[in-house]
Amino acid sequence: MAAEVRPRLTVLSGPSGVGKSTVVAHMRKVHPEVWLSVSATTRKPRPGERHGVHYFFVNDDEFDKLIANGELLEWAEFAGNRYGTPRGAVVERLENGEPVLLEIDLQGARLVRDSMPDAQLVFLAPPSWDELVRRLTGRGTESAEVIQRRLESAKVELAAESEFDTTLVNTSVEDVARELLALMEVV
Ligand SMILES: Nc1ncnc2c1ncn2[C@@H]1O[C@H](COP(=O)(O)OP(=O)(O)OP(=O)(O)O)[C@@H](O)[C@H]1O
Ligand SMILES: Nc1nc2c(ncn2[C@@H]2O[C@H](COP(=O)(O)O)[C@@H](O)[C@H]2O)c(=O)[nH]1
Repeated sequence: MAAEVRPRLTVLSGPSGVGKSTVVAHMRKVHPEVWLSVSATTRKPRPGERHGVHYFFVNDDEFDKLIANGELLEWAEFAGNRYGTPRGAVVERLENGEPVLLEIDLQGARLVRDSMPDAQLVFLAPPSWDELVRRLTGRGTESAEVIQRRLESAKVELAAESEFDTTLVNTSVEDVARELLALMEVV
């Protein structure tokens, strides 16, 4: 009898500014069928970010309720804001046999690994520390203070690379997107 083929949950993590969103956006331009979980966050929207598309932007009380009602698969505090993965949509997609992608921080990745050991954890690394600083600063979305906080977290995240199943180095967005699609068995 053939073994049951179950699509996997894939977690993409890596330091702030390494290019996770850029890679995922490119991947979904080429393969719109790839489903990305939309997280809830207490962070304020950046220009151009839309509720329900980039994030579900909620206030602290609403985030507390999501936690209390068990609606988050995982959640973490990152650089002064809270972020969490809505459980229902992820479970529904996996039950429908669709591959699922989460773009979350290291703390969230660790929680998913503990609760869903079948998940594959992919670490996106920068070509160098200087390039990471350039990308995060060059994006122009955060204040100098927030950039500093995110770079402090980046040191911790980079030191945890060995906890992941696979590392992809983001030198070329197109190459990494292709490699991620292959890992997700979409192509
Ligand atoms: N391969 C690359 N080469 C050069 N620049 C890149 C590359 N990938 C992403 N960038 C740029 O780096 C900046 C940060 O990218 P992005 O916002 O996708 O990072 P992120 O990992 O999603 O960050 P965060 O975790 O803070 O949301 C953007 O300005 C993006 O255009
Ligand atoms: N643990 C979780 N981390 C998440 C989630 N959604 C996003 N993130 C991560 O937060 C940081 C900052 O994101 P930003 O949009 O403010 O730059 C980044 O590492 C994201 O991957 C989540 O649901 N859970």
